[in-house]
Amino acid sequence: MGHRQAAPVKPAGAEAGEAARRAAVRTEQEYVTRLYERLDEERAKAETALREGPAAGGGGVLQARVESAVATDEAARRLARLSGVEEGLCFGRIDHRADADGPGDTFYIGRIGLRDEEHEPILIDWRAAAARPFYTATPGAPGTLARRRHLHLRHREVLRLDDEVFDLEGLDEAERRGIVGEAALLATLRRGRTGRMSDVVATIQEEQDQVIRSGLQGVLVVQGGPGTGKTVAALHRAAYLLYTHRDVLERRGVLIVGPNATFLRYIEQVLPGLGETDVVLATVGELHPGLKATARDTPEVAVLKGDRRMADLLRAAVHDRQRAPSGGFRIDTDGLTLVVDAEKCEQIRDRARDLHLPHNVQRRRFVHDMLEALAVNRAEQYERIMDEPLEQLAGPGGYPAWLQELLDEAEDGPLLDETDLRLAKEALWQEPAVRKALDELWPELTPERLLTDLFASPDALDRLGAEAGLPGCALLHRPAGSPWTVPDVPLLDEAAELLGVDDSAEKARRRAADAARAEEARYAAEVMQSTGGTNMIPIGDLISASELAERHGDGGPPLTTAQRAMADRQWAYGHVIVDEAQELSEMAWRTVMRRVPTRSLTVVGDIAQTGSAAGAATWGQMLDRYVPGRWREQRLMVNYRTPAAIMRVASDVLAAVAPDQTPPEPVRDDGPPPRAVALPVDALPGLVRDELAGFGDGDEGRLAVITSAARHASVLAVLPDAAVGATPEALDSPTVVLTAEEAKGLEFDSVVVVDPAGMLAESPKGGQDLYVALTRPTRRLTIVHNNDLPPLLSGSLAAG
Ligand SMILES: Nc1ncnc2c1ncn2[C@@H]1O[C@H](COP(=O)(O)OP(=O)(O)OP(=O)(O)O)[C@@H](O)[C@H]1O
Repeated sequence: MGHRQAAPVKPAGAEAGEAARRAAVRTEQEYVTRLYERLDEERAKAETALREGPAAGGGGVLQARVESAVATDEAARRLARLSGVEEGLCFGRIDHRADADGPGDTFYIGRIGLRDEEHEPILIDWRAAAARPFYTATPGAPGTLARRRHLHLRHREVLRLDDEVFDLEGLDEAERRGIVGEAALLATLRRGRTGRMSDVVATIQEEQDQVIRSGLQGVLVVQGGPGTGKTVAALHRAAYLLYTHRDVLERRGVLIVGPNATFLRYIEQVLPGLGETDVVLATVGELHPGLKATARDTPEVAVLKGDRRMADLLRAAVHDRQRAPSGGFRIDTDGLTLVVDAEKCEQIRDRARDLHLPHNVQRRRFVHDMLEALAVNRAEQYERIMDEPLEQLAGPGGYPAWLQELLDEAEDGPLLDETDLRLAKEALWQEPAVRKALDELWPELTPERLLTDLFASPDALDRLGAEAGLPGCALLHRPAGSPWTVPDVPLLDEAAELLGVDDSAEKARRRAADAARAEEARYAAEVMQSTGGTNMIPIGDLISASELAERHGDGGPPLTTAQRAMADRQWAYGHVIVDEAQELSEMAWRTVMRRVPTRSLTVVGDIAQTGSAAGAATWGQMLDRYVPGRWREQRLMVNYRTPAAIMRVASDVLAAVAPDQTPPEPVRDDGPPPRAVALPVDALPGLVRDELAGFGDGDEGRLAVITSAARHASVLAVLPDAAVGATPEALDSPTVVLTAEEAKGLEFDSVVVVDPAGMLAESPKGGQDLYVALTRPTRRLTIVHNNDLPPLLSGSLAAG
């Protein structure tokens, strides 16, 4: 996209224009004031509802409890939404053209929808269909719009208006091609960044709008270079989907998977601002409930653990724990040696396996059959012993007739009747030695136990790796008790799937609870019907009746969809969004796909930025297995972050790293030219001081020093006051030292890249790290080298 002209309105005379402008601001101020008054009223109502609970009524204790839960839930949600929209409540207005039926409608667009006392809409939620023309109209294709207006507010005051007039006669072709809201967009982009991402509802661009409003079903891949707004588009899409498909998504929830905890906190600032509270944010390291893995593996180990053949290896590892001893099973108990021969052991093991259930569930069958075999063996042995004294009664002609008769009768019946057998099995199971021996044959396993044992055994790794066709698994060897790494998490999840939990007792308890709950649900449904909806959030959409009963049935505090989903490994989300998706390994994709059986996903990333050696080379490599030929791709081509001169330097690196990728077109062309300086590391503090001073007084600028791993320690040593690493605090400090991997997805006003030659050498595929580092600045880029500036960079730097 070229740098196109906007279509400003040109007043006839400067003075007349100024007066008209002031009058327009006054009129809009009156409207905006009314909107804020309405917002205040709505807030007061929600606060009162939250404080006082529902009005007392008849209907008994249970109904009162359910009623109160409904009202509290609703009021808390509404209050959260209403509090998140104070800044920039209304940011746009669209005027439809007049037609034969009369004057065109005017709509004000804002962060939420509001209605007046008569229930008439006075503010349209940006996600509603009626707001769409605000984002999609262009001078070339205005649809039914006559004008789009951007309102710039500071707190509750209207500062400025930007108009694009679409039906003004006499606009020439060049003017018509102006991009959507360019003036408003550029004003937003040139603002200093605070280190935190904010929402962009006022300036969403058309290509982003297509991503945001794309249908819920199927897999949407959003491929875009750095700074194209993939992350903001993904977040706004989450908000849009929750708004548009509230019925499904508030019950099932939306999961957003992102690359690291800091990054997630970064975006957590945005979602509540968009009015959403029921979204689960998680890193890959957090996808296994109860775990927050952050430790890293070496690239070689990460590649192995990310390989989909690990699933076969784990299956083999589970099988390996289901043993049928080749010499048969023997155990001493009660003065007897009980025996199950090898053939029988094998038969019992295979019969349990043939159930095709998870290991821990199959185990019940295995233990049951083994106990039975032992009980029968014990009975047989007892019988033989009992038979011995009888033999003394036998004469040369055999047993006396009366005895023979009794013996024949006993022979016809089973050795043990059902009760005998059950009692015998129970008695055996009570014996610690029996239990221990059976546990060794088919242990009850947790995912953690399975992996810990596997990684601690070089022999098992070697043998099972070969079985799974995955060579080199000896590399995975590590002592028991080592911390869990991020690439372990998909393996734990896979193991959990293979092992299962024997939850038969829990299921029985739940069945009983369900029966009781059905009764409560009936009350809840009644309450909902009598409470009805509100003008903002139809209450029936918030939670279903049975869900409500479930939340409150145990008397505990109500759980949100997000909380319930997070605690449940088998939760099926309504939609999953994966950001920086190029970093996910094949095994991580298996974990993600398990969370969304409906395959309703948004996959956001940039193949050219893949830093993980286990990550994606193409989208098809990761997705075709799950949705062959059924994923759709949308490309974002405009870079909103990095000014053109800096992008030229980055583009040279991209041409070397991923020649088939087109660099995004920068929309900005401001800021100082990027520079390269030959400087020893101990001169960095001076450079950093100068850069910070360059932000000027009171400016909320942020600076990142992004260094090669090789120089990391020496950079830290000379910048003791800088924040280190991608921690949440680091985002708030003026200066932070990061590696390229840590800087992924983040942006800073000024970036100092240290040791580009080292970064080039360290990237697994030769340059992704450098490309990531160079595309982080919104204003200034300085490259620090040791007289070894890679030739790749010198071309555009000299030109700049
Ligand atoms: N329509 C828009 N209006 C205003 N700002 C925007 C818009 N789109 C993107 N931006 C800004 O551009 C910057 C880059 O956006 P974002 O971080 O989402 O890009 P990205 O594609 O995820 O980049 P990367 O691949 O580098 O992680 C952010 O500061 C964002 O707020």
